[in-house]
Amino acid sequence: MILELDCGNSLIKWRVITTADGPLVASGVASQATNLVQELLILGVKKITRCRLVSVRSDEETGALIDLLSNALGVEVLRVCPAKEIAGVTNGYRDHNRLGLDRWLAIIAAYGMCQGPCLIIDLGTAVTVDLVASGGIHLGGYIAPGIALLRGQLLAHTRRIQYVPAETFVTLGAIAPGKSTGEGVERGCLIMLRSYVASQISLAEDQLGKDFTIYVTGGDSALVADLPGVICVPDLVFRGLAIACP
Ligand SMILES: Nc1ncnc2c1ncn2[C@@H]1O[C@H](COP(=O)(O)OP(=O)(O)OP(=O)(O)O)[C@@H](O)[C@H]1O
Ligand SMILES: CC(C)(CO)[C@@H](O)C(=O)NCCC(=O)O
Ligand SMILES: [K+]
Repeated sequence: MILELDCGNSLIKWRVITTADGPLVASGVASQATNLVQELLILGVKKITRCRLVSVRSDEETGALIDLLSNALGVEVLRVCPAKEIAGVTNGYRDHNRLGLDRWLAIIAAYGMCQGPCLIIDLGTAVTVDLVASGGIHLGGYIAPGIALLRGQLLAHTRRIQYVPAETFVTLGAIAPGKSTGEGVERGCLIMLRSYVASQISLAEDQLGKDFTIYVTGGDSALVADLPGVICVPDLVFRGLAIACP
């Protein structure tokens, strides 16, 4: 069995599969490496024979996680490294080492799926947008704050914006003017996020022409999944991981 890990800025997403196209055996999210290892130990680690990982965390943190995992599981941990080209896609950054590896994996997976121009939007801590033109040419992209950062900044930098997020947690479709602080902030941030994604989709036409595929992924992808033309692929980064570390 193969253990796959996507170490984002907020969470470590993991899953266990039998083969790249095989069924999902187990999956989860962990906020810390130690919790993750505990969960895996409960699961029965002897069955894990391979492990591959992508991380956007510091080299130090990633190295420590790799040591922890390889010691606990007794397997080598493959780690995605930056590349100028993989699977017919050319990295568009002036310095390809600088492009976030989660973005890179989502890009190669998306191009692998549609084999044509595509727009890739990953809604996590940050919202990243990447454009791939025909021939697999990555044109670059955009980085903006995700919805949790948007609301967090408001809470952090104002004195009287205070509410319990759980009470008013953003509900799709509920975008009537807020009648409480919580509703106002949650709905305001949701509209901001959705308008941003819609603008990126319409801007992309200038670069990619009228005919391109739109993929969304990441923890908050459900918030934009109903926008016209959008295809939601929750495991886009994992799909790319299997391509980069077969
Ligand atoms: N089970 C979950 N636990 C925590 N957050 C979740 C969960 N499911 C969805 N989310 C949402 O996902 C968002 C985080 O997304 P994601 O996990 O893609 O980010 P991340 O781990 O920070 O990765 P990245 O660094 O790539 O942004 C949070 O804003 C939260 O609203
Ligand atoms: C933008 C994030 C935080 C999204 O997870 C990640 O891809 C990252 O740390 N990227 C490095 C900066 C860049 O992609 O230009
Ligand atoms: K991500």
